[in-house]
Amino acid sequence: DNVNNPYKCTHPSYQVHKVSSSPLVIYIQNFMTPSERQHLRQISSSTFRRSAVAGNSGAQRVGIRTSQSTSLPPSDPIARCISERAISFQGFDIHESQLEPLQLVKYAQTERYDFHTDWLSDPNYVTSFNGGNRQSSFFVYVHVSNDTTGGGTNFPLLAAPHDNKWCDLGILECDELYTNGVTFRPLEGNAIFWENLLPESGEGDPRTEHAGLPLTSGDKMGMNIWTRQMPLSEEARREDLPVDF
Ligand SMILES: O=C(O)CCC(=O)C(=O)O
Ligand SMILES: [Fe+2]
Repeated sequence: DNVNNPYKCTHPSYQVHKVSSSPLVIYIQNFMTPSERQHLRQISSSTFRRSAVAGNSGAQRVGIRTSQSTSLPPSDPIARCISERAISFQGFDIHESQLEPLQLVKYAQTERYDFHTDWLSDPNYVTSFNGGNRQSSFFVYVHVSNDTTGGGTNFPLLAAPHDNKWCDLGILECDELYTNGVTFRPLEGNAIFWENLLPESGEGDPRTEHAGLPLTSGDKMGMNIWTRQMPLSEEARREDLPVDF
């Protein structure tokens, strides 16, 4: 960014396709532009560390995630622009303060994130300090190398949509003969959005279980955009919390 070419937040005309009504899952093509993705890779190149996992028994669960994570400074203009997009997508009713700092996660060959939910089951983490639970998730594919194989995002409990278009567009993994829920292939710039909590009770929806499948070759970077039920306290947004917290 310089004086002659100041950055201005504009939004790409993304395309949306409903995957499931219950739980609500929406696939979004072109959610993030190539220049945004490049910027995110640049500013994060030296800040990654081994991903943490929030859970009842941290030590036991930490092995299920072998990726590296970093959160973005909320003041970054591109992070702000993407946050604005995520709010507008959800119908504007969400306040900025309900978003966790945007999180990048990257995987090298063999790395993965085993089955989990993004909503937190441990009441110790579901506090008003932290804005309650995670109401919704976006997972955006920020970078996928040309030689990437594997590394899809699998939702074992979702019913796959039937139309061949999902396969023809390369969005879904359609090679597997057995039913294995839905596996999204990592496609740069595209995103999956879903709601984590049951509408009536606000309890975590077990059907949103998912995994980042192991990369068999190449590398992959994604972004998590998590919206909490309530505003996170200023401290919680400022604090250098464990990245998956
Ligand atoms: O890597 C993926 O495809 C999914 C990652 C994920 O579920 C997470 O970071 O919570
Ligand atoms: Fe997840």
